[in-house]
Amino acid sequence: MAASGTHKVKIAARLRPRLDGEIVDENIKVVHGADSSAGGAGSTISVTNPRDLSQVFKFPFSSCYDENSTQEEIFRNDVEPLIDVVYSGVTVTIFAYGVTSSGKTHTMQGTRAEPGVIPRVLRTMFEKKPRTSPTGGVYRTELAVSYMEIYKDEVYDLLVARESAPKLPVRENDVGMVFVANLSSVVVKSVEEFDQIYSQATRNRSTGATNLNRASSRSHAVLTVEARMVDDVANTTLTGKINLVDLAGSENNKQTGNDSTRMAESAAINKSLSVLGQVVHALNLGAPRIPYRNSKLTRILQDALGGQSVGLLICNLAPGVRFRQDTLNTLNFAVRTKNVENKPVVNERDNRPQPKPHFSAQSVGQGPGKSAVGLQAVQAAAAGVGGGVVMKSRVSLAPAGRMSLAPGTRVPRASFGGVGSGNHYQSFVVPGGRRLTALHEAAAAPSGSGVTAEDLDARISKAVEAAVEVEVARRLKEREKEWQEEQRRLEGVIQEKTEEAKMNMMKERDRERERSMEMRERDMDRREAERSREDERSREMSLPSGVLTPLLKKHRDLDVELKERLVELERKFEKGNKETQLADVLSPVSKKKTGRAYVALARAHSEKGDLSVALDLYRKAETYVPDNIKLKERIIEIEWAVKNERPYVPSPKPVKKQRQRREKSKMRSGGGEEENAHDDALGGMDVEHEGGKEAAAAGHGYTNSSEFGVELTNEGGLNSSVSKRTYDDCLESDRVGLETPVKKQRIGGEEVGM
Ligand SMILES: Nc1ncnc2c1ncn2[C@@H]1O[C@H](COP(=O)(O)OP(=O)(O)OP(=O)(O)O)[C@@H](O)[C@H]1O
Repeated sequence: MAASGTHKVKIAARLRPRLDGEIVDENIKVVHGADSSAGGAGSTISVTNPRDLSQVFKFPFSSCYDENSTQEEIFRNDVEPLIDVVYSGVTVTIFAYGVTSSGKTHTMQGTRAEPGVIPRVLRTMFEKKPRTSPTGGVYRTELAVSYMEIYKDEVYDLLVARESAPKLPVRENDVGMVFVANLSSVVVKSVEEFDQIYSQATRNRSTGATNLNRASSRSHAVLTVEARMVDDVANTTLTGKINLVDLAGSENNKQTGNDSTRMAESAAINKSLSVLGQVVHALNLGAPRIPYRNSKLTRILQDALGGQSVGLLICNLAPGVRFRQDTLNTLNFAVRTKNVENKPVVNERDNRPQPKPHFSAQSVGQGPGKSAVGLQAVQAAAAGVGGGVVMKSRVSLAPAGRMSLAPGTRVPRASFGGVGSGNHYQSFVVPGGRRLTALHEAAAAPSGSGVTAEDLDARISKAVEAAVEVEVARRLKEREKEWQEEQRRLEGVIQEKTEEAKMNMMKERDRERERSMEMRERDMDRREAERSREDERSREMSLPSGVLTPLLKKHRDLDVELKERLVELERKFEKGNKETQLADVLSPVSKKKTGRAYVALARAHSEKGDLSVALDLYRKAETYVPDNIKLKERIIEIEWAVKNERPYVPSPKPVKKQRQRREKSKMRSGGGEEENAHDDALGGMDVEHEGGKEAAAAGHGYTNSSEFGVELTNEGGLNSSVSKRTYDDCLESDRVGLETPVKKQRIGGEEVGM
């Protein structure tokens, strides 16, 4: 043990005999190897494959016990050798594992007639109590017992009356050692004393009847026997422990027929066993984090699984096809556990008083006496004194103990001796093997005789500081790694959430699109429906074609006419615009001349019957003499004639005036016929031929101030013949039903029909 450094958990499988009422079959068997003795090497447990009965699963273990094996055989083969390990200062853990009613309690506790592992261990420990130390010193050896149960994931002290047993907290001390606070530990001086305490404590344990077991354990029970070996000469204490664990069985509630209370217990049992399986699995994988903290059971068993104790797992199996699946589960767990490696260490401390602590042990919560032990060992080693040799050889068993920032606190507290010091459950406490060794070596290396106390202190301080630095660096690295892992995890979560949000957005967008499409379709449908309704309505409201056709025709005609008018207006406007522009820049005299010229031209065309051209020319003339009333009338008359395709007869000149003019003309030149021919039918409007001279208006008796010789100025009335003609014409038009222009002229505030 001392030389190996690591120790794998040992497995022993035990198949219990058939109970009354159980059917015997060959589905689960123990097959012995060459060594046919009980628990002999080469044995296997064979289980038929539930899916293919022709196949058999074989599980080889170093110890396989069949239904005929005895308590004595198991104890002698697998348990008794471990007593020596305990007495060498190492912690040993034996736990019974299996489905409910597979015989765990029978194996661990047994009966009066067939005592199990626990009473046998105690008896043997008393028998084997060491009297002398390996170095020849005398030992005072004490055995102390503590007993607890984990019921529904709460810890209770079985050594106190059930009614007054409080829930006990599981704690970790400053160097990471797990213990159950306030758990009582009782020193036992004889087997009889133990039997008495134990039988009382067993009665305190939670049991209940199920379909499979009349006295089924409803809790995990852990009995610890601590052997404390004090060497008064060497002033050392060697502490070995054995933890004897009777686990509650995993349960299938269908088979157990559990009621609601049993179900709650069963859930807690199954959960803690499942965590136990996870711990073993994680250890097998070499996972960075082992989920010890997920249940009280695994927290307490931490040291037995991947810790610093020596382990033995007894797998209890029940026979028959009924338990075949449970048996396979148990054996699978055993196979995994078989690979778990522990690193046992010897637990010994130097009891000599600490001469001079170099850093505050108080600050880490332990008294100076206890915390100083580690330093004392280092100091002793550095000084080359005898005690250091013992320590060195002992602690070298632990190749990889946990590091601590407080090396002085690595030696466990004593759990013996009643209330003051023995009030803590210390089953899994381990000394700081590697740490201690490192310090020891660091401090001891340069030492030699003649070293002063100050030198020694300085060296130790230096060594401690170096170790602390290393430890700090390691922890920082660990923390950074954890932080990075956390970051990665958070990033993963963020990414996941972002993806989720994106997906949701896309889904929302799709939904929105679908909604708008639906709305559009609905809108189209609605419009379509409206259109159909409209059509329907118009069909219903439509008049008979005999009525509608003339109306529509009239409407169409009006439409065409309106359009034509508009075109005409536009054309006029355009032309007018050009003429207007020209008219704007001419002098009044030039305007008059131009106007006259247009009138003459227009008249010529009019006489030829070319009314459109004449009309055009009159209009042009109008732009130059916009205030000429006669001209306006003329335009209206011709427009009317053009529009109605009627002949246009220019109104004759008043006879009197014509005659007067002729006479005047004769008087002037004796031959003014030509000029008379050009006399304006507008009623005295004098015009010149194109390029000709303006007629001398004065000679006609018109005032110069009246442009174009407006008759109104001379005669104070209208040219009756013109008016008459136009009026007749209007009447004529009325007779034929055509629209006639009604000419009205406001003259001197008097409206006169023309
Ligand atoms: N090797 C054996 N020889 C004779 N009887 C046995 C043996 N193993 C178990 N039994 C009997 O089988 C029954 C169930 O055993 P036990 O109570 O030990 O099972 P268990 O695994 O502890 O069950 P639970 O998990 O429900 O507490 C008991 O009546 C016990 O006496």
